[in-house]
Amino acid sequence: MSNLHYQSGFGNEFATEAHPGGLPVGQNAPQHAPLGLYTEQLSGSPFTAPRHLNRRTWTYRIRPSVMHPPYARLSNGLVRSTPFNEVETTPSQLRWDPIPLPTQPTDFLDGLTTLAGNGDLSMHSGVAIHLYAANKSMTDRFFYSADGELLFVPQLGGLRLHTELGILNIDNGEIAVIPRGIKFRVELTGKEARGYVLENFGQPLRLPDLGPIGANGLANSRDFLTPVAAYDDRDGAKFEVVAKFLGNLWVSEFDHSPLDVVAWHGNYAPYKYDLRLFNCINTVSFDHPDPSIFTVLTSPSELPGTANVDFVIFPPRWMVAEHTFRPPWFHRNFMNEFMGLVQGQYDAKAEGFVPGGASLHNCMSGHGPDAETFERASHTELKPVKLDGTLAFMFETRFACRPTKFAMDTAMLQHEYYECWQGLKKNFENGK
Ligand SMILES: O=C(O)Cc1cc(O)ccc1O
Ligand SMILES: [Fe+2]
Repeated sequence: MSNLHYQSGFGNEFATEAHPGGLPVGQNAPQHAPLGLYTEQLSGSPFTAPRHLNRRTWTYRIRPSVMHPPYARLSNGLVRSTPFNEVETTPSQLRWDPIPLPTQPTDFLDGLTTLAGNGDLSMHSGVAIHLYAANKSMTDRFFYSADGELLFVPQLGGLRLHTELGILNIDNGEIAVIPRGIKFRVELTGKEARGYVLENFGQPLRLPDLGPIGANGLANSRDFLTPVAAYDDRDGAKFEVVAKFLGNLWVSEFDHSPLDVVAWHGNYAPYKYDLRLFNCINTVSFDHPDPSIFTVLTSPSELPGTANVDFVIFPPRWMVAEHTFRPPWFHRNFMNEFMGLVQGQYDAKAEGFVPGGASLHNCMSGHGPDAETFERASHTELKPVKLDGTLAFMFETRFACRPTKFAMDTAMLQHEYYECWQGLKKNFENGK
């Protein structure tokens, strides 16, 4: 469901006006901005960032963003932030059932619950991983995070994200990213909504380099969609703006809607992407490649190849490898793996990892196919097989992911998770 208009391309220099003549011509800050609007620059990078990393957008808006009373502290609810030291982090493999849908009226922000995170947001490193479960739209309530950009992965129900720079619609199988600082409200397109949100404190997510793959493949730039300008000229009522700043929630009551940008141009803007358009590249000979082949977006760190976070998907695809154990192998990793499931079944787990659920395998903790999957995949006939109707994803992070107290105390935590590997048989034949 979407009658919205978008501009295409990843990180392009976009220009859009909801009213003809809303953008000045030939300069950014004329003495009088067009249509009686205010000029405001929104910088997503230092002014001095090199050109290919420089992000900024010029907005032409009904009122400048500064017009509001001071912020006051708001309860953080179940939102948590760095340093994520409420409880000690176990090296054990963890898995959770889906978060229950609310029974009381709950909007996106009320239902935002942090499961894990890492790094130091004040140092622009690490992530927070949140879940949301909502049954109510935000109407006169808005949110922004000054701490990081937000990657939405809906699992149930669609979202209409009304942002300062326009409106995006996302359904299951799609994702959206709202850059640091951009205000928005979340409308549900159905009765209920549930999903995952990655808050990235590090460098903005970008497309990975393709190396020998060439100029095309994986997520193609043209498939990323950015909204056209759309504004909300409402005032005279109370508009609650919630800010996440240095890990805490703050609230200010505006007397007008903050989504009042009539025209904008620039390359700092929200975007969406349909994961069905991901061009999977995988083996057509043998063995199971590393899952980095499925990277949609990456937030690099200062160390080459060591992402602050990679967003990786496991989409529908053909499995054709010969003389190969096809599911993920047993492994222990340097990087830390938080996984979620949008739909279907994940090829390493026969049961227990369900849509809306989550798992966490931290640095050097062994994991891999459960006993049932190992048994089946070791004996299955290796004809071409289409893995279909499935979509799992991974937030792979540089630093160990530290679960929140909520994550460790909740009834969603599967205390029996470890059992799925205990049935693996000793098959060793020592030649005797
Ligand atoms: O643990 C997982 O399920 C994620 C994963 C998938 C894969 O195909 C290879 C390695 C890996 O960590
Ligand atoms: Fe793994």
